[in-house]
Amino acid sequence: MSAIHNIPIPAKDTTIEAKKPFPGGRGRTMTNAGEKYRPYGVVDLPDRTWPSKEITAPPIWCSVDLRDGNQALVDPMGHDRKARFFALLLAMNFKEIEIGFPSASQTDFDFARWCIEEGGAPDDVSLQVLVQCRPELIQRTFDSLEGSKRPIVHFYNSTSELQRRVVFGKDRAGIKQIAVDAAKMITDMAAKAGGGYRFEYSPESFTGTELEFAAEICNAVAEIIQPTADNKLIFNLPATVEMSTPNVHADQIEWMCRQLDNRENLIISLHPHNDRGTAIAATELGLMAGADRVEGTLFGNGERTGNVDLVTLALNMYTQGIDPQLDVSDINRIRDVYEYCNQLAIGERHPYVGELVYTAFSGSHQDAINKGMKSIRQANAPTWEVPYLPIDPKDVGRSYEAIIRINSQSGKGGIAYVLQEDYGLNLPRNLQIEFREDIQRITDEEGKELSSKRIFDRFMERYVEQPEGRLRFVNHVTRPDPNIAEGRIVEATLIENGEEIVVTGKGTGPVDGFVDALSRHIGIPLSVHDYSEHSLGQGSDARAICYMEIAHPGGRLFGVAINKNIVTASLVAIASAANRILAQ
Ligand SMILES: CC(=O)SCCNC(=O)CCNC(=O)[C@H](O)C(C)(C)COP(=O)(O)OP(=O)(O)OC[C@H]1O[C@@H](n2cnc3c(N)ncnc32)[C@H](O)[C@@H]1OP(=O)(O)O
Ligand SMILES: CC(C)C(=O)C(=O)O
Ligand SMILES: [Mg+2]
Repeated sequence: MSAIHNIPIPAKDTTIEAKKPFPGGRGRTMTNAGEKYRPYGVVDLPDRTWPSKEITAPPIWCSVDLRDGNQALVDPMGHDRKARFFALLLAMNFKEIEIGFPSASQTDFDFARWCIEEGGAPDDVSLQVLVQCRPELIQRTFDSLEGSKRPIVHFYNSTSELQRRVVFGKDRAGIKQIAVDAAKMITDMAAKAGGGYRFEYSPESFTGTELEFAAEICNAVAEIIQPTADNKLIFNLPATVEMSTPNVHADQIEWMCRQLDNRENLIISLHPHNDRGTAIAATELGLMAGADRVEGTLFGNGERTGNVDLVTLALNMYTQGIDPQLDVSDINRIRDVYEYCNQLAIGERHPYVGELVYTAFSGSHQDAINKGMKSIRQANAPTWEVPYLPIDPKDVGRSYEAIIRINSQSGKGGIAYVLQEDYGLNLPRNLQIEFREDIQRITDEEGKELSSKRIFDRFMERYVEQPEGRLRFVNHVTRPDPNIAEGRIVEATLIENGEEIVVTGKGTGPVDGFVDALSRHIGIPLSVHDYSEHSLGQGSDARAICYMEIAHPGGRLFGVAINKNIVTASLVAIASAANRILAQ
């Protein structure tokens, strides 16, 4: 472990306690790790096949938000919140939904009844309920399911070495007996109720269970239930606590898939928790290793660090070209329902949904995104390829508005993007470089993000409106120069220090002649280095914006003007540049 010491606390934390450095001196390490914790170990599976497999189709999805998610909330959902969440899950196209633990509370029992009687689930949706392997709880669970179409009765008991020893005080045979007895009771009750039930068994705490014992207990349960190809038994192999690296999880799943009897009559389900922060990886590798089904929650709510996040999994598949068969196209609405029902907030960096995940602040990212967006518009091809954006924000109902936000880490490309996207300004490259310095000075001074409105206002003030500018262009006339063939004489009316003046110059046209007139008037030789313009808006309201790069003895700088008339826009832009030169 590396040393953690004297790390300053962020400025926003103002409490005296928080300002103190962390205890411990330089070089302090967590030396007791080897005594206190044991390595998880590996699975002996040298002929593992999953590393060279790919995910090519979505799994069967089962949402456990209303059970596993709900049981982890500070304030569990009441009926209204549960009903709203249920409606969302149906709208997202979940076909299997664990709606609760009906024997645990009257709220859960009543909610199961409501789902069956009024919930509006289509016939192809299986409602799933969880129950411990305890007779009185199983009885109540069946009571709650009366009238349900093809419900899944999910029963579980912990099989881990630790829980056998510490929680149940039973040996392997005793723990196996709990599962077998429950399997018998459940199949009997289902038969008495006229059939039509599906079954799921979880050797809970699978990740703390010896693999051969997990296989033994599952095979014993299957022996009782006698699954068929038409009525498969779901074996859910939960990472109740995530304890190993994802490759070990994948080995465990591949090993189980090989060892379970009559694999063709089984659905192997994953139920990863996220204690090590690798639930997504563990699930993806578990699918490569042969699993058919995934239980998880939206955005990963659940016990401790949560269950695996089904939205992220689905979008990971989508961005690999696989239709996940879950509708996550309005991610903000899904987030809103999630936040309302769970009374939890989603972090700004959460994959696909966080407030900031489609936003770049840093210059080189902004530059690449800006170029990528232009290139994809020009190519007009269906394939998405924009640097730093693994998914098109529009696919999940997000907009391009906040892709680029400006602070002191930003560069010219980002500023240009904001002005282009929000205000339709297409700044030439040299102007981007020049204006970036100005914005950089402001963001450095203020240490904060600048909104696109402030950037635009600053641009207008500096280049277009120039409230402090010495010269203001009013109008101009031109006439032929009697002394030069094709030459023109330009007379321009300006306001200077509140007074109207007329300046005169010669050239081949109005721009040339006006530059000559201004050079004479201010006593500084000016010339046009570069010029570009484009229209702003459309139809009769369309105006031209002109960017004029003017060279002078001290260098080059820009003036900008917006006018309905292109020639006038050019002349005003020259006056704008002259004002900036005079102010230097
Ligand atoms: C990993 C998971 O998420 S598992 C799901 C966990 N979810 C929940 O527990 C939420 C809902 N649960 C509840 O509301 C309650 O626990 C109830 C109503 C189900 C049961 O309540 P109670 O019996 O009062 O309490 P409790 O859960 O503490 O019971 C523990 C007893 O059940 C036993 N037990 C626990 N799990 C199981 C199981 N799956 N199968 C059989 N027995 C079990 C324990 O060994 C313990 O036995 P003991 O009383 O002989 O020591
Ligand atoms: C009930 C079981 C499947 C569970 O939630 C877990 O093991 O995490
Ligand atoms: Mg769980």
